[in-house]
Amino acid sequence: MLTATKLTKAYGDVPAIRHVTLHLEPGRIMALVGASGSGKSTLLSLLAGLTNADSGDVRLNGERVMGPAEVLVAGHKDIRLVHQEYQLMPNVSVRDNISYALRFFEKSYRDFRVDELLKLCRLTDVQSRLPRQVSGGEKQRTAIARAIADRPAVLLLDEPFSHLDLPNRLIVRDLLFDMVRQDTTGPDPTSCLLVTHDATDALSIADSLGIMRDGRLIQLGTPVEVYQQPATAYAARMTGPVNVLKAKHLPMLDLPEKDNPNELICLRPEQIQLHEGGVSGSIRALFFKGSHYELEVELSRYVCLRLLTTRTDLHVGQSVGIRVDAEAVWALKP
Ligand SMILES: Nc1ncnc2c1ncn2[C@@H]1O[C@H](COP(=O)(O)OP(=O)(O)OP(=O)(O)O)[C@@H](O)[C@H]1O
Repeated sequence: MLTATKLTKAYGDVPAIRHVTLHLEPGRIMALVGASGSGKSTLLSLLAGLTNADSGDVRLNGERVMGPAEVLVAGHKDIRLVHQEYQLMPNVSVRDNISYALRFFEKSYRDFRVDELLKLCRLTDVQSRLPRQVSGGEKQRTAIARAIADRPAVLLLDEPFSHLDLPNRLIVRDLLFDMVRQDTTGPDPTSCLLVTHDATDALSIADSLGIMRDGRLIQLGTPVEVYQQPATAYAARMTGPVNVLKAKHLPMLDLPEKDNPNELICLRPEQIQLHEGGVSGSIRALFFKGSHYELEVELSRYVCLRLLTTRTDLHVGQSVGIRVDAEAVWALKP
């Protein structure tokens, strides 16, 4: 198990990580989501033993992961970090990039394992090409294959989905899922921690989801918990489209008032239904999303709600009725 306890790191007087504590179980995927500058990359670097913490510590199975100031070669042999830039060797093939990670193993095992990884990462057809001759998604998968080649205890991924188009994002997402799930039967299944600024791809594969803000881990739970019960408006926005409104506007939606009229309320778009006879509003905007439309419905000068529908007969300016279940209302912390 990888454990971080009260990790803190500042660059000069810029605090990057503040008292972060987390536990990553073997064979589990954790995703950390946060805005740019929230400390995600710094945290990964601390967890990998590539940056010195100011205080707190990182442990792998109880043993302290030392920072670069304490060891000759920075990093830990059982923890791998895949950067956004992939850092592949430019003059050797995809296959040899992966094989290099297994150079201390016997040739027969090395060849067997490389073939297995090429298959898992869907790289068999491009194995003889140089990194510059493959796509971004293939480079990314080569970097992941290389990182997991000798079954490290922990795989850390910095923004694994950015720079990739949708098909490649799905391939990488499924690959991570398969990789972690496939190895759970072994003695030491790899665990995976990924950081991203967009939770969309992570929500479906992560066992736990953390929200980073200004160097703090402000919420940690299952993806469902964090999505449905976000701690703050920031956490709500980081995990998907959301309506955030003040409690004083609830009666406008035919919902009971709250004691504190300034309390912030979170309503996910899918929790609002179009309903004839519901509260009336006017469609301000209509966005086609493929499987559905996203609507902005204006109820007053101050309240405009986003909601989803599969109806195809709507247009901007049209009057519609909406309905919200009282159970859907979730109060946010200030
Ligand atoms: N080498 C550095 N020197 C000084 N400040 C730094 C350094 N690296 C990061 N920072 C600062 O530390 C904070 C956290 O940065 P970090 O790169 O960890 O965030 P991030 O969430 O990974 O951002 P992004 O998503 O943009 O990569 C930011 O305020 C950043 O400006």
